[in-house]
Amino acid sequence: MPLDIGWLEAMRHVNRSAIERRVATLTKRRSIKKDNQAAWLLRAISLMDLTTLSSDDTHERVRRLCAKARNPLSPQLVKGLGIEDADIRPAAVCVYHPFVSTAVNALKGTGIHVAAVSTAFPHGLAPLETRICEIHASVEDGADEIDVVIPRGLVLGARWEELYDEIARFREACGDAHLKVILGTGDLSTLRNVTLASMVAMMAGADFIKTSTGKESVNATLPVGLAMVRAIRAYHERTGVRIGFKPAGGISTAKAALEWLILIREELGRRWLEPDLFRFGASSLLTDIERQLEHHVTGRYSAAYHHAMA
Ligand SMILES: O=C[C@H](O)COP(=O)(O)O
Repeated sequence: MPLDIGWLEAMRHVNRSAIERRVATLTKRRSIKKDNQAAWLLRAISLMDLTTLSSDDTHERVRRLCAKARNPLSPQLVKGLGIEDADIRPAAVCVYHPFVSTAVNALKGTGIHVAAVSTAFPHGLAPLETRICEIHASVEDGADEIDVVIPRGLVLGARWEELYDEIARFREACGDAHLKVILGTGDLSTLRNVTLASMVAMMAGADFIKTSTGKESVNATLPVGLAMVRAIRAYHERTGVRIGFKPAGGISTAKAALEWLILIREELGRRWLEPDLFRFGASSLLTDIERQLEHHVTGRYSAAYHHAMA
């Protein structure tokens, strides 16, 4: 849709203390019953973009990650949980551009998507044409999801038109690939900025809005998440279009994953708890989920290093 500055003006008032109060209520009073927790953790796996974004990534590491995505749980655990017939796998594997074709080959026939972080991840500070070229290159190599970053300065300077135009160019460059727009919320100073950047990203054609790169000093937090899902709700109410949400960065425990799922269930409803509308971006969450599921089956915890990719 065109950039609607009037709508941004109307969304300017974000009450941080009300948001923080709501988050506190959600995480303290709402819970997932013990018996249901295993099912919710399995759901969390299927909502995951299993990620490696390290400076020392190699093709070998990406192939191992893809093998893990194909079989995220050990055969004993699958048997113990009685889920032999359920196809529990992460929604996508997320990598840097040089590893896209490796991941595409390793995941052939699985239906697991390949996401590439593009546009000069993690800061977005390269010439626009360079960033657009990067998207084209990743799509050409077979990525069907593109996670772009925005230059945070455009938000901090309230340069909404420029931000809109850049994201619209990213949208166009993606073609049929899904576009996830990373806001880098830890750099945006205020929840108002988070809300307005979310609105601009959605207006410009984002399929998903995503909190963080995992490289900011503050990554995905629940108050920021709540501000973003409220923006998604407002966008849906006005346009009828559902935009997805991806919290990412620092989400490494099963407990944290359950809190995020409660937040989404309460604020957006169950329709958003499907992989086409919700993803966790996480590099180490799967290991803790495995440990919790193992505890559910055996009553014992194993050390993280017992799990591949830990
Ligand atoms: O997009 C995903 C993030 O980079 C993952 O961050 P993490 O390594 O803190 O889980």
